[in-house]
Amino acid sequence: MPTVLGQNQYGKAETRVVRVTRDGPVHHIRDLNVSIALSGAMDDVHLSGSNARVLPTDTTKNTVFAFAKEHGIASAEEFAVRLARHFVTGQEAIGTARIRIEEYAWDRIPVPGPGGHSFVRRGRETRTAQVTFDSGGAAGERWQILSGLKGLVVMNTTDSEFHGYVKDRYTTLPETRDRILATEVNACWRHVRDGEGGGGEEGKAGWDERYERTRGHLLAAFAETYSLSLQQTLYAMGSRVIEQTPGIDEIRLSLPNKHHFLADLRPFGLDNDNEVYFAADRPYGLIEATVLRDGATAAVPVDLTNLP
Ligand SMILES: O=c1[nH]c(=O)c2[nH]c(=O)[nH]c2[nH]1
Repeated sequence: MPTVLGQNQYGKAETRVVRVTRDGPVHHIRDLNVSIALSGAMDDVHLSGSNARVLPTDTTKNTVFAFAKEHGIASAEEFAVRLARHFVTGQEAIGTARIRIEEYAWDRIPVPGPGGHSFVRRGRETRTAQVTFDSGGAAGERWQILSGLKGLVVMNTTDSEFHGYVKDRYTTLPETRDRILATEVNACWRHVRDGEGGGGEEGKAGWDERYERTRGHLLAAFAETYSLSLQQTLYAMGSRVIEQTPGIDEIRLSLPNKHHFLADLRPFGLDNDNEVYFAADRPYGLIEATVLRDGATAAVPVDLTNLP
């Protein structure tokens, strides 16, 4: 025989599972990316095509969701140990299981009152700035100062509904009264008065402080808005920045809807009371709009992806 089979392994890579644990109004989340690699007596499937010893990779994915429901996710290590033991002890053909997990860290967004269902992903955002100075000739100098951020990932584990939308013959989306709302905030705001800022305290604040305040308004509005759509949340975020900041006349927001689908655990005899979600990365809804102070003229570019 001219060839022999060398090392081989198989399994489902990058199962994105989000587990929500509800402690009254205070929610806890674990957000994992789980990759499973199984190996053992798998010569037949490679050499003859017999699947008699192959536990489908789809099953390994289902196991991740079912275990998240049944056992919770106390830690990535504990979850991985449980999965590894399950595959190796449960399947005669499997001698080795390698479970790799990436865990994404989330911090709470502080809100007034006892609530606790709003989170921001740690360490992902980038602050941006773009300054344009035009000598203007006879018309005089013109400045445009834009500030912004991209990659600020946020999540509400409740207080989000989506229903009452148009349904045509291709609509299959079920209406929901309680869903996860997650997005990556990409925003660009324009400072008034040649970049000097508005009057009052806001005008005296340095750029760093203004940035922190604006970021804070975006987070607070996301966390505190009971959402009937991401569009409504977007407008609440933009309005809050404009209303709270005399020095900003315009803000554009580009918000990908980071869909979290409830894992269907019914085939395994498990219910899923908004606890276990599949975090899909694409396709995603993309909700974009500019919010302006009444009377202001729009000047922030529509396509934020071309900003720095
Ligand atoms: O907040 C949302 N807005 C939409 O326009 C939309 N469309 C969709 O399928 N899901 C959602 N969610």
